[in-house]
Amino acid sequence: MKNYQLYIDGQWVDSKSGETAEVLSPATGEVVATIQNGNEADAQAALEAAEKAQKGWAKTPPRERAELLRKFCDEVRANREELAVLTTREMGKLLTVARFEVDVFCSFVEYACDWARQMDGDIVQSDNRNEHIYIHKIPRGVVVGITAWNFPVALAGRKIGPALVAGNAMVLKPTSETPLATLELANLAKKAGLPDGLLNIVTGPGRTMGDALCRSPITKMVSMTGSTPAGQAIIKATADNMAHCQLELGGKAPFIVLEDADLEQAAAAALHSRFDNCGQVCTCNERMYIQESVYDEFMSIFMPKVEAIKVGDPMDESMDMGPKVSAKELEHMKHLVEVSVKEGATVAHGGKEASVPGFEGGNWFEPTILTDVKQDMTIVHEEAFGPILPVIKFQTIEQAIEYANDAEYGLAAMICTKDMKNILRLVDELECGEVYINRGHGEQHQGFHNGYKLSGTGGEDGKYGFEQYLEKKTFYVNFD
Ligand SMILES: NC(=O)C1=CN([C@@H]2O[C@H](COP(=O)(O)OP(=O)(O)OC[C@H]3O[C@@H](n4cnc5c(N)ncnc54)[C@H](OP(=O)(O)O)[C@@H]3O)[C@@H](O)[C@H]2O)C=CC1
Ligand SMILES: O=C(O)[C@@H](O)[C@@H]1OC[C@H](O)[C@H]1O
Repeated sequence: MKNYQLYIDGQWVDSKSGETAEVLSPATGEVVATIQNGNEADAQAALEAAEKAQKGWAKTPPRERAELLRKFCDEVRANREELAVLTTREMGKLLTVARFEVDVFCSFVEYACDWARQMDGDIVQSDNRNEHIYIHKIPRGVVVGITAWNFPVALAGRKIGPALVAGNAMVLKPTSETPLATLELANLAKKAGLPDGLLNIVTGPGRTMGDALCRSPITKMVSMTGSTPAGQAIIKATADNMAHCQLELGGKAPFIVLEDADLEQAAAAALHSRFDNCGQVCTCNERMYIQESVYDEFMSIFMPKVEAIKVGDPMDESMDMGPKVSAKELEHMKHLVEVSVKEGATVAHGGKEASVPGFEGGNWFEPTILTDVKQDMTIVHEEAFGPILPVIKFQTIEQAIEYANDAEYGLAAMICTKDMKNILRLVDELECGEVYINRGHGEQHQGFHNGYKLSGTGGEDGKYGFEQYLEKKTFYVNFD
């Protein structure tokens, strides 16, 4: 079993805390590896290494920066299977999905590399004679990246890519739940020739190590993916140093099926949008609204698909769904079903721990459909982030909009209808940053992954996400 250290300034070093933590397999409950719980002193060492490395990196032509990051991706691809297996072992996602996740890491980084020669500034007309105004785009300096456990490798690439292409240095803190594959990236970055100190990967609890990274005056930006409470704590922590915050947080995406929809397509999209990655995707179908006139027909198509989902060993490529990431998350599933039934919901399918022979120590939960659900129930408002789907009937499009917007989150929504007027009206009136029409969830890197309300601030990906890793400097040149 491997005992990971912290990766600071191009070296593996022991935490100054001397404390360690275990990373457990979601499928078996066994210890996969140990990590070190870095503390404030470790955070400072990592930030100072990044600050030092960033000075030379900022002077490196962007094209050269991109070339090094593409070499990093080559090393990652060369280790795709090892990284995927480790991701499955620590997170429990299907091996097929973990392989895809490693590819997504490279896609995020290579998309950022395409921006290397496009960080254009402006020359603006002055109101003064013989004067020009220049707006120059420059790196921010040291960026702290903090990632969640559901797509640890992909989320790392989503932040490393733009941060480093833009000329910043990074201290990356993966979640304590699933840090291992992310830590392995350090060796591959070194092999690719990334300068020491440019990318530092440290582990430790968010409330201590994460908080110290956010509070430091060295930190000029924090890019975090995770829960809303943690995001709110980060905003408070950065208030003293006014670091720029880019936060991708919780969600409660509605999936709305209007009566004119292609019900076969809608059912397929609704299924994968809920149960992908054991329901642990921020844009998942968290609540499904079906127009009453087609409810029975839709459910007759949808339910057999749910009943056919095979839950089991994520290394077995014939399985459809693996375990929840942790025992804590499994208890959250049980709690949500218990509360829902108490509030009057019916368990139409699943609703309890799944039995997987030979994997008794795992965090298994059945794909669960709740019916007889009312809009004011807990399950309609609290993020499940797991394989539980409440289904609600609605009568009119006005009611669907009212229900969909009745949420403290505003990350994503999914709509199934052929009517263009309905599409444009729903897109116009839904209070969320991302809408998928006649397909399931799944953002693309050139888009803009952007949460409204308690789903975050700043947004990631695409032109607008990349821009956030750049600072602007305006200067007036008078030659009168
Ligand atoms: N909008 C999006 O794109 C996504 C949102 N999410 C959301 O993330 C949640 C699940 O992920 P989960 O990892 O449990 O989220 P958490 O918020 O628990 O943790 C996310 C990261 O933040 C760190 N952290 C926690 N508290 C602090 C703090 N006070 N200061 C600094 N860092 C902190 C955690 O460290 P540690 O774990 O070590 O304590 C972890 O690395 C769900 O709500 C889901 O919706 C998930 C993926 C994508
Ligand atoms: O963070 C999430 O849950 C999603 O944004 C997910 O992360 C990486 C994948 O590309 C996205 O589907």
